[in-house]
Amino acid sequence: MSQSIRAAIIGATGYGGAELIRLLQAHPLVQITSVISTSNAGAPLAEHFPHLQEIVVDILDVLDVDLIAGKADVVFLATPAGVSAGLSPQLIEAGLKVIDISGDLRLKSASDYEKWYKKPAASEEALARSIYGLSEVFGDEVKGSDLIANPGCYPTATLLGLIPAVEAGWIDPSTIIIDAKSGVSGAGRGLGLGAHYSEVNENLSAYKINKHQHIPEIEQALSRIAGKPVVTTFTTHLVPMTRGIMATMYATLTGEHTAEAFIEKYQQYYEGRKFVRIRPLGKYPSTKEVMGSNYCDIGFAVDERTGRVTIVSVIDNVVKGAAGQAIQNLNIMQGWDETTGLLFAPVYP
Ligand SMILES: NC(=O)C1=CN([C@@H]2O[C@H](COP(=O)(O)OP(=O)(O)OC[C@H]3O[C@@H](n4cnc5c(N)ncnc54)[C@H](OP(=O)(O)O)[C@@H]3O)[C@@H](O)[C@H]2O)C=CC1
Ligand SMILES: CC(=O)N[C@@H](CCC(=O)OP(=O)(O)O)C(=O)O
Repeated sequence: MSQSIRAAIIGATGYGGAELIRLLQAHPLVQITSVISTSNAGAPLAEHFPHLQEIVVDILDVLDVDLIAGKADVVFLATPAGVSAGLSPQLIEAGLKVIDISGDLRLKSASDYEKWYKKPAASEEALARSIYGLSEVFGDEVKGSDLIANPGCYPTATLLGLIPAVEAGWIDPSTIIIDAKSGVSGAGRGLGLGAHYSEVNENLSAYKINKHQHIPEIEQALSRIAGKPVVTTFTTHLVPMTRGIMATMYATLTGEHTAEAFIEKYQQYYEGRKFVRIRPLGKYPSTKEVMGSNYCDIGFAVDERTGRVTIVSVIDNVVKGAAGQAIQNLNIMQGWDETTGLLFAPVYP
């Protein structure tokens, strides 16, 4: 049996933190030893999350690096942008492994981060050290790392749907258009007018057009795979549902590739990777079919009239888009089977 490890979670009273606690408490090789809150240290966990009341570690610790280092081997950061940039280097210095689900360490260019996030970037050293943890694509790099930048929710759905086609040269990367939609939990637990029930209910709205902070993240990964700079059109929409992301992507084909050929190509690319499921011909995934799970489901259509492919990719933003993929990365870092503690079916209906 592989040796178990101790985990700390920072940002405990947010959605990502709560989901990490829910999933980690069922992980056979992880013991949650510290649950940290900046706003509610000392309070019982169940006070904030009655659904987690059975979890043994129920005291919310203060954010103190030495205290965390004395109790844990790995730290998950589920904090807003701007926190990990300063905190991760201190945690690494204290000998901890770090998995950051915020956007602070994903962009290799500090100036890109400052442009898109409008906050000071992490140190060049931290940015150089961090590994972009898109598990199915960059898992080999995750394995030897102690500092993981967990991908964003939209980039996870988008990149898993596009990378095999870009790598194969089957689509022209300069023609990619990404139409993405998210449930409201993607905006976090903090209150804001945009997440207000009467603003969201029975409504569908586009937001951050050409300004979304996930644009440079998607382009960075696609450029790496394509071996040349790639720019994309990426538009996000808010949908009146709690969980789920759908990325519908369009690109011009470089040859006569059928939908059947795409299905076969993607099945080969993701062979042995349990969390990516390819739909059969003529079938397209919906967000409910992955809800509460670590799966990313992908379907394809090719239009011979336009010479374009449509790729539909869905995930649960809080699981595969955040806490689930973070745990998948921990499994890979530790040399465990990547599915450990994560093989649960989606919730349906
Ligand atoms: N929601 C989603 O679907 C996804 C979110 N992300 C990213 O993950 C991170 C967490 O997201 P999410 O859980 O939704 O956000 P939330 O707003 O729900 O939670 C963030 C938590 O961080 C803690 N926090 C706030 N300020 C600070 C601070 N200055 N220092 C330390 N901790 C602080 C708070 O918890 P406390 O008061 O207990 O300390 C807060 O509840 C964000 O960076 C987000 O962009 C990434 C992928 C998907
Ligand atoms: C619905 C909604 O508002 N979603 C958020 C996702 C934020 C997020 O996850 O941000 P980072 O990945 O940069 O940390 C958004 O579109 O900004």
